[in-house]
Amino acid sequence: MFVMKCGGSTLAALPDAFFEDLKQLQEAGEIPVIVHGGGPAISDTLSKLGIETEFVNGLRKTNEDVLDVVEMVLAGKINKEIVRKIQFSGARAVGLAGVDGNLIQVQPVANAHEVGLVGDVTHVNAELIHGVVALGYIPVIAPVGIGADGRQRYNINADTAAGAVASHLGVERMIVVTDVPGILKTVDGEKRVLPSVTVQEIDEMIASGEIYGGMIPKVKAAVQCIQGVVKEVVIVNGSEPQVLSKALKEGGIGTRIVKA
Ligand SMILES: Nc1ncnc2c1ncn2[C@@H]1O[C@H](COP(=O)(O)OP(=O)(O)O)[C@@H](O)[C@H]1O
Ligand SMILES: CC(=O)N[C@@H](CCC(=O)OP(=O)(O)O)C(=O)O
Repeated sequence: MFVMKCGGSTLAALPDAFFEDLKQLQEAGEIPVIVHGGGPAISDTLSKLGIETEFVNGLRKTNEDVLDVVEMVLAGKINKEIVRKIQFSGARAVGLAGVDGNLIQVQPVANAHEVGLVGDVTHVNAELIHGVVALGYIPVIAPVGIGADGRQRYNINADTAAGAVASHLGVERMIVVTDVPGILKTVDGEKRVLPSVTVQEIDEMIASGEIYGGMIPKVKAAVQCIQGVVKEVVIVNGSEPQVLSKALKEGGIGTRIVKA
């Protein structure tokens, strides 16, 4: 089993061939579990509705009005788009939000006073995922979590949610699909993809500003994962041909974040 996180930055650009590759991997015995984002689509809809949006350290400031849109866009539009694309490739898929079956349970983040209704994952209902997988379906998970009281929903950063799902499932690998070919570093005035990075190098690149913005939650989620059972996290560009097969089998693509 492996967890794949699909970022909102790349979803619209993912070619049919990406989903064909996914289907072929599943036929060959791999078991994918998908967690997706959709930040740009949420921002678009918020702006159409005239609801102000703001990020604090990479997390969207979220109140109930924002949550209505987050849930509508992530658990509705984006989740179903991915399910349809997988089904069109010939594989089976079932869409779930973290609320369904108490799939992703959360507690308020430490800086809730700044960001509002944003959650940190406390538990993942792995049994539900295993059940869906046992029926032959690929689970497609939207990062909206449920609080301990069973009533309140929370927004979760999709990278954080994917990392937590990977850790709770105990998978060895997580693939983070985004719109850049990996972690880029300027060497001799040229931007190059780092084939692999350690936790220490990541800390240095965040401190120097070479890793910024949306890459920060990705590397933080990766670093947290690999403290546990997850052996490696690979960051890849979704529009490169056969990217999933290459990330899982051949290597030589994207950036691998591994234990030092
Ligand atoms: N060192 C880096 N290497 C590559 N991308 C980086 C780096 N630092 C910041 N980024 C930014 O991170 C972005 C990916 O994050 P984000 O836009 O949140 O994507 P997603 O929607 O896939 O989660 C890249 O498009 C790039 O602008
Ligand atoms: C708390 C928080 O910031 N949640 C994110 C959830 C979506 C997400 O993370 O999407 P990407 O992977 O496309 O960035 C948001 O509201 O945008």
